[in-house]
Amino acid sequence: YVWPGPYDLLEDEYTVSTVLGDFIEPCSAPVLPGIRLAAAEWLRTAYHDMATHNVSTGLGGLDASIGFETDRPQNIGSAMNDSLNFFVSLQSRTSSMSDIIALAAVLVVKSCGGPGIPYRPGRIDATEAGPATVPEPQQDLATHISMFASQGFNVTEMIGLVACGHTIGGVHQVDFPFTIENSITDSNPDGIVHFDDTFATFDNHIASQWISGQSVDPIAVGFNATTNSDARIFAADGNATMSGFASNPDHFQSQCGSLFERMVNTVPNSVHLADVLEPLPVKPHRLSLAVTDGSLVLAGQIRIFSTSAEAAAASPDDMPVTLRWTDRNGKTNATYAASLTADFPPTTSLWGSLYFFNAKIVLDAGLGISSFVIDYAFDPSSPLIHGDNGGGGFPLQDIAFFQSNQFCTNITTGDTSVTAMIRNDMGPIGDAYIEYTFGVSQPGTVVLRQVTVRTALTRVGNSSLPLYDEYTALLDLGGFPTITNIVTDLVAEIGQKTYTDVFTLSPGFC
Ligand code: HEM
Repeated sequence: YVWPGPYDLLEDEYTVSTVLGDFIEPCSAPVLPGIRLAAAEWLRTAYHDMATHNVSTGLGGLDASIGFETDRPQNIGSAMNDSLNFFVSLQSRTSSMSDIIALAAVLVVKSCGGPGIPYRPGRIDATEAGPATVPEPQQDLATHISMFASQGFNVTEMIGLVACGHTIGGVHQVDFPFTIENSITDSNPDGIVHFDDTFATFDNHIASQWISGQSVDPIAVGFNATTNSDARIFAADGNATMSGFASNPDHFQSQCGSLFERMVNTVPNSVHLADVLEPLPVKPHRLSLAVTDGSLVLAGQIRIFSTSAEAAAASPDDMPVTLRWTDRNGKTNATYAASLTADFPPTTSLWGSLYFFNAKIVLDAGLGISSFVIDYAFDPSSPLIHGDNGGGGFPLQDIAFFQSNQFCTNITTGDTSVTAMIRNDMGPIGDAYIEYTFGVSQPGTVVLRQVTVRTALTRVGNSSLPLYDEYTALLDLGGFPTITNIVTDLVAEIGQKTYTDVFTLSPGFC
């Protein structure tokens, strides 16, 4: 896709993982010191959410209904709400909780050393609980076979899903006292017993230890035979699937990749997922126009991503990166260019090499800007790569735009306001308003519900730049703290034309 796109926020989190990355990179990162692996909790949450799917009715699936189901014994423990509470800050009009649950699973598997799973956004959050169809360890094999069949997985696939899921994390005594005993200590307050000897690595040890008779999986070889569901499941086809996994690590990885891809894409039939999201090679990052001290300024960052060996070896300080813009009349000029400087420290991506470059360009307000391209190379002696956003350049519109550094909550009054700049020489201004979407809490789940409100923009007066007038609007967030992303559309009708600008941001303080 090209920028801007409806899934920009998810693409950012997929590529840069600013919010989720810290908790799952490395895979062994605990939620709290000594307690629970975030990676394992998030992967388990994805399966439990998906497990409400029914292939006959087409209802349920990965739809964040799990938020309404956390009081059920089958979802025992804090993992589900712990996970959702992490994910809430990423929710927005364009990033549903269910898309975030799926994204988290994809990032976890990759971060733990597993396969790259193609990620498709577009999930829609449920408004109520689904059926109680998550398997529990004390149930018998016939029950599990029929539960997985309802979810769309045959016996071989059931064995695969369980083995692939149980290659990280383990079972906690605090939640499963009938399965685990004598494991709670000062350094292990939840009494976790791991599924295999590499509990924070996505590898085939869950299978090789099982086949070689050295399994430590507490729901395969635990003292309570009733809750040894992994043993019943692993042996359900005479150990054929587990033997295949044990003898061939690559086969394990590829099977887990395709099974988990199906797992995260198991959604209600009414939901149609978008195309696979992949990191954009060049993307603006919090780049926006502003009227600052009497000038029109383009400021923010440009992100450059690549999977090439040359990119991996690059030193960002030596990379030539030039932003070339086109003015409002569609004209280019050799002087419409600025070199960008590398941002420090470098950022990482699970998928390849990633570098950020800072832009702060004072534009001629009379000539303005309508788009730009980025010419760059990973090595100063290599030919330049032309980053033109699929051919058309990166579009910008300088007639009516948000002043993003003035989107903030007043510390004293608690009021959140937005400031916009609108050209005053383009004809009479008709309607000028913002439409903003934000999350509000709802009963029965920690998942937020998105609400959209429209508010007129009010002219404050002339800005520090005579060509632009300053407008403002007060947001009504219903007293909700501004922890979440707010997607705001600005619409201004000027001289028979409609100009729009959109940004997604959680407001700062002012
Ligand atoms: C018959 C099916 C299944 C049963 C009975 C089952 C049972 C369990 C149990 C009892 C735990 C311990 C939870 C805790 O103490 O916090 C657990 C953990 C886990 N399960 Fe499953 N599970 C099943 C299938 C799956 C599948 C298909 C996945 C795939 C993603 C999965 C992923 C996980 C993960 C990652 C953990 C570790 C959680 C942690 O360490 O916090 N499980 N499972």
